[in-house]
Amino acid sequence: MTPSTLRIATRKSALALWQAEHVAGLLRAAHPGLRVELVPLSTRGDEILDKSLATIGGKGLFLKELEVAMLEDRADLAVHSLKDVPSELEPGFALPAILPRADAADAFVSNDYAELMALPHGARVGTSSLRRQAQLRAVRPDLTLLDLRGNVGTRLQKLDAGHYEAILLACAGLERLGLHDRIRSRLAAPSWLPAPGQAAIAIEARADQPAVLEALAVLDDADTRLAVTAERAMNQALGGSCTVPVGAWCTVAERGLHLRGMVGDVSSGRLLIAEDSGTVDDALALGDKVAQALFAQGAEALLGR
Ligand SMILES: NCc1[nH]cc(CCC(=O)O)c1CC(=O)O
Repeated sequence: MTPSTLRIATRKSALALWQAEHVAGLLRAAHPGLRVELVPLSTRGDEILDKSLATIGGKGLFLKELEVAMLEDRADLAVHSLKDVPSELEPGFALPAILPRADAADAFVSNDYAELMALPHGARVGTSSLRRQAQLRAVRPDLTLLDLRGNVGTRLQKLDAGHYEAILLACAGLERLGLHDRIRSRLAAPSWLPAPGQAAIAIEARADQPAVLEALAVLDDADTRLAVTAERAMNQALGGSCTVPVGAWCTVAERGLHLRGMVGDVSSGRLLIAEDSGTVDDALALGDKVAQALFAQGAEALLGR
């Protein structure tokens, strides 16, 4: 039986709130009469802004408080950007729905330059993502790469304050926030790879709540789930952490899946690329296969393992 109320735990950033409201609207439309409430929470990942994510414990920090709220029955589900969800979920939790993917490209954002190749020699580019840094190094070794954390609004403010000639952000986040205008050009697959799961919204719930899981599953998009399953399997086989520069892009077509994966080195700008195809019933195996191909090219050394 569908529950009478569903409480959505969410982070408080503008993007997280947009995504939670979006899911709330979809749930109300799917289940007439259902009450849907937001439970906004602060996470350690949001509070510690002066240290790199890698040093404070990785992406799981954005999920922890939301998961505790579900365990303590203060919320029934949590809404996440899938790329912030570790490839291995906490035991006892499930992802009953993955929404249709938005634009998975990265955005080149600048007030003075229209695209990456138009930046002057040595220009300052802000991004804390090792994946973005390695790919920038590969095409523009001359650039000055600078750290840039914080939510989307904070990052744009720092650009506008003149700390950088350009910054890179996800197109999906800008679009959701009504900031499409800030996208000067797109950095898109296959030449530029997004993070595994980028632009997909995931719904997390307790694995022991069948009625909740069932109510949420109506929002699942099968093709997006296939693509991100392959991408996340590859990431997990490579070590699964967010502290290494890994990119992945899986397309889904009638004839099957195609996954392209990347492991990069930030200091040298060297990128290892591998790709392969598989059937829709074996997305996990495809992710493994591409990870093994990257290991065969020497990914181990870049992953610091
Ligand atoms: N790391 C933060 C984060 N997590 C998800 C998005 C964008 C939305 C998405 O990929 O679904 C962003 C911002 C960004 O990378 O610019």
